[in-house]
Amino acid sequence: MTPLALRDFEAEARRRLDPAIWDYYAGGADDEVTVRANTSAYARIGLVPRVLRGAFHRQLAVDVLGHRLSMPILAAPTAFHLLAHPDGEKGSARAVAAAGSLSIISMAATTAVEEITAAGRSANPDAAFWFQLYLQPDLAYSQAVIERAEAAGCSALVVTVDSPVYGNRERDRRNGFLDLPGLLVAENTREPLPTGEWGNPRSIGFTGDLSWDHLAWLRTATSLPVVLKGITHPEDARLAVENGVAAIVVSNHGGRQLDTVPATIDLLPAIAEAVDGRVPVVLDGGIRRGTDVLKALAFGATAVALGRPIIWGLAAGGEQGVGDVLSILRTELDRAMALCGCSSVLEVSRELVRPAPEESWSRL
Ligand SMILES: Cc1cc2nc3c(=O)[nH]c(=O)nc-3n(C[C@H](O)[C@H](O)[C@H](O)COP(=O)(O)O)c2cc1C
Ligand SMILES: CCCCC(=O)C(=O)O
Repeated sequence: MTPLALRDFEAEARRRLDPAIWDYYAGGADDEVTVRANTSAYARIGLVPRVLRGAFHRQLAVDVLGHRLSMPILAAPTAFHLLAHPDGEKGSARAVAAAGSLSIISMAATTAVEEITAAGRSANPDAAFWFQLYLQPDLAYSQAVIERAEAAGCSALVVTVDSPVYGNRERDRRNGFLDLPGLLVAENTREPLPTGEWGNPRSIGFTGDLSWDHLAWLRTATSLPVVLKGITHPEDARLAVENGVAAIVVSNHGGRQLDTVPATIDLLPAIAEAVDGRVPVVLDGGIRRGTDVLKALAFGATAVALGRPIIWGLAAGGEQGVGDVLSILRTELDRAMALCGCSSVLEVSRELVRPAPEESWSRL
């Protein structure tokens, strides 16, 4: 059966993957309340279209930190693509680059960052990449990883701030997922050797005392723009802007870190208000339809990022599958814009969405 929607790729991925690997990709923290909330929240936000606006040609392109993207949809960082398909990170990077979009490369990628950026650029010489960092307690080592990402051509550093410790993933604990031998080679956490080569991989650590002071340290460690991923509180969004970050990613880590964090789409309006257009706001979590993208833009996101759907495409059909996922979502967004009377993503505004999440909360 030809997949028509992102959920068709999900079903195919589930059929193809080893159940423990499937559980790792699909699962979240504790009772997975946030995993479910991220997607179900979109169903209770209604779209109220404008008509007779002659939106015959639609412009989907957006600018994010100096990169012109063909659409407001990017690839969120996700770990271990080689567990999904032999095309791995190179396949997903090629597909995202060919679609004119941007990949955020996970620090826990199973392919070396240099190979990922080269693969993406072979599909599109203008392709852009950002590198996601879990700041390591050993700052000298963090610095080496950052310099490696810079040398590989990554143009921003995306620091994940929602993970001072690892979330409680009970599916993985039951499956013994993290104990599977030889499974988790994170190629970008190898030891720097005096020869300039990379030695044995270190296991990824988390910085339990992660604080704004580390952000100050990062400024000394890199000249790249710093993006904070995992902002959910409007006050943190305000602090992020005051501390000079280049962009923020509103994210609850796909429900994999702290359970019962509200859906990101419900958190977005207050954050967009706090940021007030000063830096780009990317939202991830639960984007499965073009109408979801449109709602995020309407509530103030500059762009959205996809986590699991990229993995579903990869597992179901390798590079081609990721390309199909992106193309389906693009077509859906374009159709939703036409039906809402929007000629450009810049015309997608709050007048199109009812009720606002706060209103729906007050009725619960
Ligand atoms: C399998 C998997 C691995 C992930 N790995 C990372 C990672 O290495 N670094 C990171 O910052 N976020 C990681 N995330 C979180 C995603 O970047 C993103 O926030 C989340 O998946 C978005 O939700 P969605 O899956 O509903 O699209 C991961 C998510 C999944 C599902
Ligand atoms: C140490 C790898 C962490 C990957 C990750 O962020 C996730 O599974 O959510």
